[in-house]
Amino acid sequence: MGESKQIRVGIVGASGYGGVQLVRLLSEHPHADITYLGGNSSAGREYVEIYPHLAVPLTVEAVSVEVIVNRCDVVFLSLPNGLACELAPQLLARGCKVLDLSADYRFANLDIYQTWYGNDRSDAGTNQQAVYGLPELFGECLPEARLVGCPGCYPTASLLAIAPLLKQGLAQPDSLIIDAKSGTSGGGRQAKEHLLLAEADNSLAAYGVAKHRHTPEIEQICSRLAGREVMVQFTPHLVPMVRGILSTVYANLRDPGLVREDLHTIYSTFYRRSPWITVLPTGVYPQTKWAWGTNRCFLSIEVDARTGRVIVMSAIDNLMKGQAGQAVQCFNLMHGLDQQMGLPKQSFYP
Ligand SMILES: NC(=O)C1=CN([C@@H]2O[C@H](COP(=O)(O)OP(=O)(O)OC[C@H]3O[C@@H](n4cnc5c(N)ncnc54)[C@H](OP(=O)(O)O)[C@@H]3O)[C@@H](O)[C@H]2O)C=CC1
Ligand SMILES: CC(=O)N[C@@H](CCC(=O)OP(=O)(O)O)C(=O)O
Repeated sequence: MGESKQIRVGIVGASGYGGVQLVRLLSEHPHADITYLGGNSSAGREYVEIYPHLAVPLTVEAVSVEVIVNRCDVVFLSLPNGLACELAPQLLARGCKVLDLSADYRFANLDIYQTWYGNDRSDAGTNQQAVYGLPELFGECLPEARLVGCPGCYPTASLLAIAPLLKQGLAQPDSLIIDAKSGTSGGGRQAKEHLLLAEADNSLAAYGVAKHRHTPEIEQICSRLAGREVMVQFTPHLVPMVRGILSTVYANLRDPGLVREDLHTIYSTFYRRSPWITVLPTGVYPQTKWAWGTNRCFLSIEVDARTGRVIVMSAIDNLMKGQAGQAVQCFNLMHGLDQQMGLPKQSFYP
C-alpha cells in the first residue's frame, strides 16, 4: 500500500535534459507536486519560456537550500558532477530526501570517485548513506533510503545485461567486454562542439576508449555481484541519433555447453519481479527505438557455440531508464509506491 498524500518535489537543473524529463514525468505523477525548479543561468526565467510545450507555470529559481527545504520533501539534483556533493549534506541535514542523477553518490569508495572525477570531497559520512539506485538489483534498499545515487546511463544498460551472468556464476568475470553506443542527448544540453549536427550526423566513432569514467562504476557493481574484484573492457560510441543506448556485452561461459534457451530461462527467472525488464524471445534482438520515451530495458541473449561466448544485448532510452525515468522509479520505491507509477510503458514507433 503506497502513501496517499502528495509528495512535494523539487528539481534542480530543471533546464537540462535530465531536468526536463523529470518535469515531464513528475508533472503527471499522481503523487508528486512540483514545488521548486532550480538552475543557474536559467534562474529567473519562466519555465514555459524555456520549454513552451510543457506549459508548467513555474519560474526557475537560483539554488537556495533554505527555499528547497521549506518547500520540498524530496529533491532531484540533475546537475554536472561535483555539485550534488556540496548540496546533499545540507539538504539531508534539514530533512529533505535527495535523488542525485550525477556521479557524486554512485561510489561506495570515494578514492575511486576522486581518481576518475577529480573532485575533492569532504562528505564521506553522507556518501556512506547513499543507495545505488538500480532497483532491479538493489530495490530492497530503497524504501529506507534518504539519499540515492542514480546510476549512469551506460552502467544501467550494461549492468542489467551482465547481472544474471555474475550473480549466477555463469560467466568468467574478467572476460567481460562491453561495446556500447549512445545517442547525443547523453552529452546533455550544454553546447559542445562534437555534438553539433554537422560533427555527429552521418558519422560513427568510439570515444573514451580504455578510459571512460563509467568503467569504474560498472566494475564496482560487477565486483559486488561476483564477490571479488572484476575488471571490464568498456568502449562507448557516439551514434547520430537523439536518444537511446544499445550495450552489447560479451563474456566467456563457464559451461560452454549452455545454449541460448537455457540462458533465456535463467534471465527470465532472474527478472521475473522486474516489470521494466523485457527478456525478448530467443533470436529477437532489441532496437533502441522500442524503448524511446519509456523506462523499459529490452534484453536478448545469444550464445556462439564456436567461441563459447555469451552475447547479451541491452537497449534503453538513456534519458529514461538511463537517467530521469530510473530516478522516478527509485522515488516510487522510496515512498512505497508502485515502481511503474507515472512512467510511460509504450514507446512511439517508428
Ligand atoms: N544525459 C544523459 O543521458 C545522462 C546524464 N546523467 C547525468 O545527469 C546529470 C544532468 O545531465 P544532463 O541533464 O544531461 O545535463 P544538462 O547539461 O542538460 O543540464 C545541466 C543542468 O545543470 C544546471 N546547472 C549547471 N551548473 C549549475 C549550478 N552551478 N547551479 C545550479 N544549476 C546548475 C543547468 O542549469 P542552467 O541551464 O540554469 O545553467 C542545467 O539545468 C549529469 O550529472 C549527467 O552526467 C546521467 C545519466 C544519463
Ligand atoms: C553520449 C555522451 O556523451 N554520453 C555521456 C554519458 C553521460 C553520463 O551518464 O555520465 P555521468 O556519469 O557523468 O552521469 C558521456 O559519455 O560522458
